[in-house]
Amino acid sequence: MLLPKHKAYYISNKEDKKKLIKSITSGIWFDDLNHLNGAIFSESALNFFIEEEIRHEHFNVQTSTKNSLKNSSEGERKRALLNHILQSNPDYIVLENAFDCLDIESLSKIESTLNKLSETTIIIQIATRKRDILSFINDVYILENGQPKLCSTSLEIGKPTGKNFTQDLPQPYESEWKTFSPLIKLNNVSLSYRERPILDAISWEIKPGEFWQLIGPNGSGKSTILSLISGDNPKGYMVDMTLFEMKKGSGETVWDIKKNIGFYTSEMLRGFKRRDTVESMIISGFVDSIGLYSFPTDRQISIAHKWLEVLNMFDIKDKSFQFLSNGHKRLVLIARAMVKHPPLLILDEPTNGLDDADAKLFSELVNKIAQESNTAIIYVSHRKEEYITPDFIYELFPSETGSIGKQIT
Ligand SMILES: Nc1ncnc2c1ncn2[C@@H]1O[C@H](COP(=O)(O)OP(=O)(O)OP(=O)(O)O)[C@@H](O)[C@H]1O
Repeated sequence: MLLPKHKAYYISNKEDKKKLIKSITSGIWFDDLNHLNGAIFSESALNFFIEEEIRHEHFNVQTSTKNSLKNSSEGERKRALLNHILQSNPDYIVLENAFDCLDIESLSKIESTLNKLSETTIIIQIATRKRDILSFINDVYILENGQPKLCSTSLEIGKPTGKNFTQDLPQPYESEWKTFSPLIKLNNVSLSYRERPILDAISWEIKPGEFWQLIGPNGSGKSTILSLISGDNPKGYMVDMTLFEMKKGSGETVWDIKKNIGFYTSEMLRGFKRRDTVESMIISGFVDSIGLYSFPTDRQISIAHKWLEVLNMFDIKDKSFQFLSNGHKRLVLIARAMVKHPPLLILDEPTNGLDDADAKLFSELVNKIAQESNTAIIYVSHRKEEYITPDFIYELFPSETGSIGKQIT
């Protein structure tokens, strides 16, 4: 039997992906999938299984490490979801942003699984990054007025549109700014989870104002290092680490650490359902809460307004955060992480899920923060974003005894 053609939809994040998946699977555009058995590989499918796992304490989707999905890395989660889906032998698979958060090795493994699968199974891909479009897919559609329009794979993506952020960043009052020497010091840090070694003798020092990229394959321990630095990992008490000149375990509180850090991860948007305004989302960065529970001071409001101006979003400050595009939500959350001028800004897989245009915009803001502020940045990412220019790269190399780490530039 001749298979219906594989297709890709190259879209911006402004498109409603749920609606798009419904249009694809219901056959209103193309009826070649009617009566076929389909499966969906998407962020929401993954969230659904994670929530099910938490609710029923039962692992429906098995990971290679036998860990829960919740405690697995993004790469492990994606591989587990794909294997789970394949067990039901679908006629077609709708893949939504399947390659986010994957390291080069995992990416090529999933790509070759999909290549092989494409001989027997129809692949319908939804991609927001042009470079993700699978090489065996010839029919690439964009959406015009909500309708698919066939394009060639050599789509021209809009060139960078000049400078988007022209205003200067708000600066801290000198009296509020404290420098630490060094900012962060991990000394021979080794860590295991249930006797499985994850980190092996990691020594890493970060000085004020430095812009670092932390890279390493899926599961190599990048998020684990971040959780040690942010004070969220209980194992932090067992290792030799100095955070903001406080030796870990010397009586400091989690708040003593957190007040020095602005944190952004794309996971922050997972399951986020509140209806705060854009303005109050930014102001809430002063108190490290989602939502505001006390009246902000005039000074806090004024700094938040300056950030809104930097983002060109002052006019929509009273709009509900929930209704912003994915890209704009991230810009707001970066400003939220930056309002208190933290000595350290942590960005964990920040461009995950962004489309090409928003990834450019976001990178421009991060570079601006690196250049114009005294804040040090740790940027964790698998993707080489061409507009991101870190000062240094720290790489994790997995081994049987856990990952070892090296500064490579
Ligand atoms: N609480 C936990 N209990 C048990 N194992 C864990 C826990 N947290 C993480 N792990 C395991 O530790 C390893 C390192 O995870 P971590 O999330 O730090 O990796 P990563 O480099 O950030 O991965 P990715 O790039 O895929 O997000 C993974 O194998 C993960 O399954």
